[in-house]
Amino acid sequence: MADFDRVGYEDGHEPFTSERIVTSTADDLERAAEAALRPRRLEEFVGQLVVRDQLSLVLQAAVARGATPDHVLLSGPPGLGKTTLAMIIAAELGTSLRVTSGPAIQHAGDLAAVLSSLEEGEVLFIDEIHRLARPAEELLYVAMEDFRVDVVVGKGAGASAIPLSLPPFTVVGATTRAGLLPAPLRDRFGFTGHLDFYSAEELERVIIRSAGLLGVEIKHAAAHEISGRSRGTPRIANRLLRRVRDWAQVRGDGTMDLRAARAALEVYEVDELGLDRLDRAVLGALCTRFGGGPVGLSTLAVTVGEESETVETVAEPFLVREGLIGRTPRGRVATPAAWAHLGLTPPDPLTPRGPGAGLAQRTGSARSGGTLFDTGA
Ligand SMILES: Nc1ncnc2c1ncn2[C@@H]1O[C@H](COP(=O)(O)OP(=O)(O)OP(=O)(O)O)[C@@H](O)[C@H]1O
Repeated sequence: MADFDRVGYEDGHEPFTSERIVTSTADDLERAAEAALRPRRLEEFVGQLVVRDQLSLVLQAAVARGATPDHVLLSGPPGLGKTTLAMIIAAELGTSLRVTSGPAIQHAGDLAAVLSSLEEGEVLFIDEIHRLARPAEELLYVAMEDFRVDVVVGKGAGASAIPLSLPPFTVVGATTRAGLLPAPLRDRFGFTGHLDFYSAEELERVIIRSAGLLGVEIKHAAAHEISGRSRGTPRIANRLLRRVRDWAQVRGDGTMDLRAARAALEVYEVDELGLDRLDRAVLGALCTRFGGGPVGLSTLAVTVGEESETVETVAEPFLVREGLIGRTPRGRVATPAAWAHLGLTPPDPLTPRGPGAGLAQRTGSARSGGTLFDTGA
């Protein structure tokens, strides 16, 4: 199920918002659908070979010693498998997993309650650990290091802290923003694994595995096609797979072949690079309205009828990662790859530039699906 990023729009134009089928975050409904596709053991977990190998050593050694392993910090963008790995860690240790998240813990007392209910050897998964409130963070340092929480009894001057010892347990923290973690908290993790985007070949394996779990057959060419448009992210790969399955069932003959994959992704306006309508609008505006830039973020956002924040957080990171746009002190610029992707020729550098100056020649578009520049502005 895709997210809807409903954002404002102006001048009565069609809202741009559309469904962001290529978003790397998931809502609760999608998380439920994902549950069936999660690898359960380390050997089923595709890719991330370095982290997998290191983690396997940490876990095997702990099991052999009959001790709890070091606390584990997993960092990386959404949808790459942090939650999945936390579940796998508990499974490999033969123990149960308790799940909470930074935003869910408002007060240190909330965390103290969770910690004091842990049983020996359990794994406590704290998602978005960088969003823990400071008092909770401080309580966590002590708990991770000394397996102790200080329960505060009473209020004001008469308050006193009663130390409560905890059975050994393992914290698995997940963060998309490792840089935001204060050093004392980071230092409490004996093992840190950084998850990177997946290669198309790895995503192909994820897709073939997921299709098997969904009980549908997929042709190799279709898996290949979907993997190339999945932005290096298993969550997106699984989501696109489900949409292709829908298309094959409703408009095709049930076979997930290349034709079904291409047709379904055309319907959802996901092009060969995995760009959707918003991404292409941003690129299109940058090239056709502003001659490739530099242009300020807010101007760019107004041109495509979106909030600056949406453009900056939703579209831009992937466009930058793909080398399609650059951020400069003077604003955003289109790279040669952006012009090529839109099938446009960059303007002659000697021609004066300004809004509308990049009315470049179309050279035969490389994209598929959706409109090139659809603001109606
Ligand atoms: N290495 C992998 N092999 C197979 N499937 C994977 C892998 N990594 C992730 N997935 C699938 O991708 C989906 C998203 O993974 P997961 O929820 O673990 O990501 P996450 O990094 O925790 O994301 P978030 O930060 O948004 O919670 C799951 O359905 C999972 O099955």
